[in-house]
Amino acid sequence: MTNLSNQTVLKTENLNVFYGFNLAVRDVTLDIPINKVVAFIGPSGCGKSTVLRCFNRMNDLIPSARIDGTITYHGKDIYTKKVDPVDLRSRIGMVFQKPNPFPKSIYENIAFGARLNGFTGDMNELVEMSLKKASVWDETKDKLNQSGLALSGGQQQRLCIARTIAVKPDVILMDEPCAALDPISTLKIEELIHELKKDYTIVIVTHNMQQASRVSDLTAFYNAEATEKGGKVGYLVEYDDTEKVFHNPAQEATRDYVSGRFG
Ligand SMILES: Nc1ncnc2c1ncn2[C@@H]1O[C@H](COP(=O)(O)OP(=O)(O)OP(=O)(O)O)[C@@H](O)[C@H]1O
Repeated sequence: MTNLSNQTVLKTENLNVFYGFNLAVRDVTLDIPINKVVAFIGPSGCGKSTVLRCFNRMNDLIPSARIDGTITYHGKDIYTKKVDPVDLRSRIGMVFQKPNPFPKSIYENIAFGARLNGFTGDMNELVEMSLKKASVWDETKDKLNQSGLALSGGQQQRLCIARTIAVKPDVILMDEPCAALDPISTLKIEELIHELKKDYTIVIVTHNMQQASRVSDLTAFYNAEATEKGGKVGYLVEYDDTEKVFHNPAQEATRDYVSGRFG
């Protein structure tokens, strides 16, 4: 895999994630290289979101969730006691399926988190820069005092991306960011992802195969298999350059999935 010679931002080694006594996803080992877009694809329930949420310890908010194995961020273990998850989440931001702006003005959607993070610079400048980087400045610059909730779904999602950018992360995790959007808004987010990878490393979970092939440099295909207890456990089948995963995959299961034969 050519890209993996680049600097690694996030790395999982033998990652297992449990919810209570159930192993949800097993033995995931992968590297996320800097300034690349990595897509997680696979059928429902194979653990894509679960692995994604481990990268910024969002799973800590689920009381039954537990991991073993290791995850490092720039070479440092993120699951030690020394790491403050709130601080980690400002470095590794997250955008969710459903746009979730704060019920505040567009301006405050950006300023609020920045202030909480101790930002003391020029707030107007930060708001403008963040909205510009998220390609939503032109649509919002004349109504910064209006509610973020009054924007369209696609604009709200770009506002959420702006809010994430404002606290200066270097990784953006996206969990099906276009699932609730129409095709035109989806395209805008995809164009934005292309822009953003100049400055950020992006990991995106998507059910949309075309989207994965359009936006990502690398693709990780996960699948799930039945356990003896009657449950399901997810695992990583194949991780490689997107071009290879879609056109010349190493595994039969990957070929079947990307060609739409199952899932
Ligand atoms: N909060 C939770 N509590 C208990 N089990 C959970 C929780 N979240 C996910 N799981 C289980 O973990 C497994 C993986 O789920 P996850 O949502 O990560 O899969 P996914 O591949 O992202 O699925 P989808 O594509 O449907 O979003 C599933 O069996 C799911 O039921």
